[in-house]
Amino acid sequence: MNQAPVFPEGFLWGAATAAHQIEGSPLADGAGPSIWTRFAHTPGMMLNGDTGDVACDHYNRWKDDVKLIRELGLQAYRFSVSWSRILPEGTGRVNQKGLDFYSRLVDELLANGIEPLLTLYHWDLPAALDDRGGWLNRDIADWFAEYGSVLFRALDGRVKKWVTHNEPWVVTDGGYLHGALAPGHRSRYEAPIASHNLMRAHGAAVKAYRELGKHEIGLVVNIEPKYPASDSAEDAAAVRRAHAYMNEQYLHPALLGRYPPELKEIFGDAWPEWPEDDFRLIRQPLDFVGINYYTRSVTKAAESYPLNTGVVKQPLGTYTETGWEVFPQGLTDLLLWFKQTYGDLPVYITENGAAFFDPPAAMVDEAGNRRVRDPLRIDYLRKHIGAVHEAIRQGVDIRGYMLWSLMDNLEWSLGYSKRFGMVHVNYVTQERTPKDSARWYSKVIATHGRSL
Ligand SMILES: OC[C@@H]1[C@@H](O)[C@H](O)[C@@H](O)c2nc(CNc3ccccc3)cn21
Repeated sequence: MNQAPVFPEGFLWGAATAAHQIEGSPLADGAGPSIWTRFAHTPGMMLNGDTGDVACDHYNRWKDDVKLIRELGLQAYRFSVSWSRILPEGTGRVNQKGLDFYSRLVDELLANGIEPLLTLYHWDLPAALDDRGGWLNRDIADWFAEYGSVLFRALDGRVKKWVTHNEPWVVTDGGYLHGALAPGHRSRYEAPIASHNLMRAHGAAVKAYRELGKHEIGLVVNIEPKYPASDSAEDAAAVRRAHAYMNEQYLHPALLGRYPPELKEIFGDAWPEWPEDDFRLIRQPLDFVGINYYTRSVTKAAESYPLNTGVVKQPLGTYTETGWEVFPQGLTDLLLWFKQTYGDLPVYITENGAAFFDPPAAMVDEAGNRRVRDPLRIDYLRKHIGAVHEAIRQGVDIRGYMLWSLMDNLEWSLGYSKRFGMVHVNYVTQERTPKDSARWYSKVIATHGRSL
């Protein structure tokens, strides 16, 4: 970069986490179990048998964690609420102690000058609702709107940026199609139904917010640019399918009121005819979209379930610990595609980060301070924040960047084996140690990006 990048006035710099990945104490103070509490306690589902029973013990350490956020100079903090802490049975009775936890967290963030961005759903469905069909039951649109309304009434005004869902694609692809994530179903018939009900619930919650709230609400999606492995017609068709399945399946109904036609091609007889009214519910005006970006896919035609696509590893590529190629140009390309396809809706980068092997925090520097050197993460972040700046330079209305993640945490069914945090967590002592990347990011924020 030949000159210091300039980010827009008011560009929001922060970091993100999710309830089940950091809180621990999943059943404390009257909370009900979630599908992840059950999934983690089902033998064979979690690497090393790891669970979210303790995680980063944020449920008890939240005040110190807010202090850490302030010391790092973050301007915003994206977190999620555990639905079953608020409504232990998923609907009906409100658990005031659960609500009080998040109310205190929000007040502490505000007292420290940190803007809260609240995600209603980051994958931890109340088990009681899963027992009633969960995302396969059309009633969940009302259940989700009820849950959102409890939080809107309690927190709106202190919380001014709301998100309905985090990544409906992962919820469906992982939880209902391939079964790698809770609730562990593997059905090409269930996946479209779960996906559609997630979006109906999104629409119902946004409608409820327009009646109860006075600020902003959006949707967070994980999208990934698909590049053809060759110039063959088969690979071009594979790119079309993969792009529709991951990148358009949720943004199209939310913003355009229709699905891409490729989904019927992909799911065939498993793709229902949806009632037109559903799309009027789903397509609610949004104040922003959150984009989670990690990597790209070089895509080819291949036999696979159910997309008939494959990803081609790049021999000269750099890969993270989760096997994702480091490809910052993909973020710029994707943001330009978003603007071209959906117009000038404001965008936040609501997740971006990488898992690399970080040396243990027991290492100390010359002054005897604990130190975690993570140069690969700094390089990844520098290049991706640079890619965001390039998209801004080309006219995309990007309002902020939330680094994934504030701290090392439970990486879902991969347990604690992958570390995404800019802060190291010692899971035995619960000691937090800012990594070099945290110090680097603090400077980026203090200079509003100019030190990139
Ligand atoms: O995997 C890192 C994070 C995860 O910890 C967050 O909870 C989640 O929001 C998240 N989404 C992605 C995007 N991609 C993805 C692809 C396949 C499976 C899971 C996530 C990465 N991440």
